[in-house]
Amino acid sequence: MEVIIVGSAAEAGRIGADAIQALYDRKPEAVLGIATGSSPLAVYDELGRRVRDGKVSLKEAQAFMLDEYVGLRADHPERYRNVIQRVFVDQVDINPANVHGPDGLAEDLAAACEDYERAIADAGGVDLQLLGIGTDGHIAFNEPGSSLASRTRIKTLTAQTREDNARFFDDDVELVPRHCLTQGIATIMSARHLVLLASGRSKAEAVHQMAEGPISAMWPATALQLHPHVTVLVDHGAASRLQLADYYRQTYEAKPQWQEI
Ligand SMILES: N[C@@H]1[C@@H](O)[C@H](O)[C@@H](COP(=O)(O)O)O[C@@H]1O
Repeated sequence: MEVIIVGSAAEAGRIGADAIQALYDRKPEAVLGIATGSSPLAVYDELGRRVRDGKVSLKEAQAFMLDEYVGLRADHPERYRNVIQRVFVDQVDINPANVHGPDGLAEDLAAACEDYERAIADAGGVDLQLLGIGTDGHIAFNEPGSSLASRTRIKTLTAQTREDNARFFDDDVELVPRHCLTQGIATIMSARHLVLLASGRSKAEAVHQMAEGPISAMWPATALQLHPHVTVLVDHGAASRLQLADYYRQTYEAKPQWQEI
């Protein structure tokens, strides 16, 4: 796991966009894993600028979302498919038909989860997966206690996650759905490169556990320690509990020019 401590969201956005641009330079039809939440926004903004400037194109790309609320009506602004439309699809040149998410409105939710796993596999798997992290260490919506071998399935959100996300629902926790469909930890681990972003002190404990704690379903993001290619972009607040922060800084400063993230 490579931990890079950045000075600003814009710097994280540049490094994340560099990785995506390098991917599309060598593989125009690459599959991008996209995440909701505030953490990846700087990457989407930077990527959008580069697409508008003609430096990179996602015309042939496929994209797969991590998760979706169950039961939010199709035109609800906080439905993740609609959020992704605003923050990502509208900024780049991807074909909207190539952007996929689990169907939180399906009558048969279990079948929708199986269909989603199959669609990811049929597309050849995810090349680069963007991730955020919850204050309780969740990735996508894999809450504490999630099986580290899990695949896409229905999950019940914790009280903490519903409170964290109430800000998107008029600060009314009762309006936050109780259930979601989410890629499992094993689904996420199947992606070839994971790029996780986190900012602010509220994420510091989760980031410390993820990078330096024992692997445990109590902190689902700790599973990433078993992945061979993970890049973590954290600001000073999110890095504030890292025991090896000085070492991560020295490593990044000494990184050979030729080595991509
Ligand atoms: N399902 C999403 C996660 O994918 C995201 O990582 C998390 C953190 O969001 P933020 O980046 O806004 O802190 O929020 C939600 O729970």
